[in-house]
Amino acid sequence: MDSSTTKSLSPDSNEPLFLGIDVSTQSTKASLLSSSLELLSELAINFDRDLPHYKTSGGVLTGSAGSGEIHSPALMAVESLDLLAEKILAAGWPTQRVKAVSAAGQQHASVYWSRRAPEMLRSVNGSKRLVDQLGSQAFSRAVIPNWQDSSTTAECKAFEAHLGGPTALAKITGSKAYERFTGPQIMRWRREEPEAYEQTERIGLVSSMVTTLLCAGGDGQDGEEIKGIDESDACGMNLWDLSTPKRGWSRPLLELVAGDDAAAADELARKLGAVESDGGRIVGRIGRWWQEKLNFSPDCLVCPATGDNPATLLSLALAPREAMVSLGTSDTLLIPAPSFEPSEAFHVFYHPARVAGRNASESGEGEQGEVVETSSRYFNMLVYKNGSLAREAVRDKYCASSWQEFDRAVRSAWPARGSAPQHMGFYWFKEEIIPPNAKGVHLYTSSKDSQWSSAEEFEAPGATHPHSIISSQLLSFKSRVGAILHENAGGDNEGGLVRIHATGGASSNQTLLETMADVLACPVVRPQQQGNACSVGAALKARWAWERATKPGRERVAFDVCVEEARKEGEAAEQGGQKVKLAAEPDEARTDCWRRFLPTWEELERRALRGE
Ligand SMILES: Nc1ncnc2c1ncn2[C@@H]1O[C@H](COP(=O)(O)OP(=O)(O)O)[C@@H](O)[C@H]1O
Ligand SMILES: O=C(CO)[C@@H](O)[C@H](O)COP(=O)(O)O
Repeated sequence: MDSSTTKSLSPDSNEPLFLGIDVSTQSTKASLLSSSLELLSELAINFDRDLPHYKTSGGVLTGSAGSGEIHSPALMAVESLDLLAEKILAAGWPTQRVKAVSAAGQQHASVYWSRRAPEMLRSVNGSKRLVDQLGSQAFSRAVIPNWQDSSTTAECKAFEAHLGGPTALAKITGSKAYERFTGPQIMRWRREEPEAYEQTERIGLVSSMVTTLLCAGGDGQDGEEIKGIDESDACGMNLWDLSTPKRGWSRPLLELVAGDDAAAADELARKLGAVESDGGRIVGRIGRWWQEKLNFSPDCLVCPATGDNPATLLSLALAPREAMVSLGTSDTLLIPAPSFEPSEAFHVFYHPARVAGRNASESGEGEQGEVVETSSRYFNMLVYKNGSLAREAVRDKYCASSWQEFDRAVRSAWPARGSAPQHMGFYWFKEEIIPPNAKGVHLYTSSKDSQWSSAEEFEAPGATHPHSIISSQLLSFKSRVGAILHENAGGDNEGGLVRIHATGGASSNQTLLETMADVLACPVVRPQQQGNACSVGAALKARWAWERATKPGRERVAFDVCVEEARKEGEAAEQGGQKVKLAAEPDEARTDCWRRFLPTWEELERRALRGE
């Protein structure tokens, strides 16, 4: 740590600080920012390594063979905050200077609070760990279904049939039915465990669970111990109707999930609670647990947590035709979108930092009307399940668990000018999201006359699989991104992306980023200020919420404006605003190879799906 950072972390300074927490698939992370948005320090808890008693692998547990169930223990997320608190204390973070906190959570994953939870949450104090005070009694379901779960195929069919097909469902909820989405997950669980469902006080997402835990121990606000779901994150549930300015839980879908009964649908709406449409609203103050345990000030503000991908999107301002690629456990591609253009091919979410009108009459736009917009009202997203863990599986099997060896193999297989790859594969170790329900590993080799045949194994596996997996993953992005750009560019499908911002754990891999630049035919940049984009995005949201709550005249300042001005105020912006550094530029010859190869790859993918 350099001396300026040490000074910034001094408990004697008056400079406000902002905290972002990210509870993702494999880890819980925290980022501490200065008021000019300089990243001062980060901490992380890895679930497999630091909480081994939950026996997770990659942060999850798998249900019985063939069930498609993937979940994680609810208490593991709680205990990860206990460990994080210990690390914050040990690192000496000056928590009393933290003015606002926000968080992010893996998307779609639902949390089921018991009837006793509100009372338990109200009474927690700093004398014991959160996990010991809440325990399993706080939850009516011991596990949180994970976004990698694929157990709800039947429910997804029911969702689509109920509204007239996948396109009709996407037009209402922003996505066709997905097995990991919360609505189908709740429906399955209600059918399988009706009594536990009945005993459920509230259903939240991981994000709203963290907001709730941040306020644990009484936060002096509105007596609501269990905090509401954030609207951007609600778009990942297949239940939220974002097709009209009025917005709300879709009544026909509530009825379907709750059991085709009006009273049951009302009860489900009550369990889901009110949704936070203003990402910067103050929903409470930090709770007694945090004050007593970590010396947070009772004035420290809390605004709604959002999904990990929406939070990642907040970490950088994207220009038109720029995308963000988040290489966490999942691989995701996010592109801001000015208008609602739903499609079966990707997801549409509300932007996570909009300023909402207080009521319908004020904004004239309906109950949830907005008065101040961010530069883009929505964002579109592609998500792949076989991302980092699939690359890791190939690395472990063929490259002696070494990224260096993996990278060497990739580089040595890059196509030379005028050539085409000779090996290609599809590595759907887990049932994939894109293309839907794709399964298994499918390998193909090309003969001298460019005929592609399926293969049981490559001749030199260690030299070929690493390149095959990452080029195939990136070609899938390339093949699908056109649909999004076309939709958002008002029919202009000429150029592709102009720049990609890479974030997430695997974005530290330079070889991967160089291959990305070649395949996607545009430069790839990384934030100059390295850190976990997701918890940084959450901390930026906290900074914005604080500014709106405490600075007269700034009540409705837009997120982008607030962030840009804060950066300009500080030394961090000496060279002007948000800084990125170039990680990779496309190599003309290789880019040309990939452009010519794309139709072949698309045909191979169709063959793999047919099992040919
Ligand atoms: N050098 C590297 N090359 C490729 N992947 C990497 C490298 N370092 C870390 N990763 C990947 O980053 C992943 C974790 O990313 P992270 O953003 O922390 O995930 P999450 O937020 O979902 O818990 C790991 O699964 C690992 O495979
Ligand atoms: O399912 C999705 C998004 O739709 C995943 O992206 C999860 O949100 C988990 O994210 P990471 O832990 O991989 O960042």
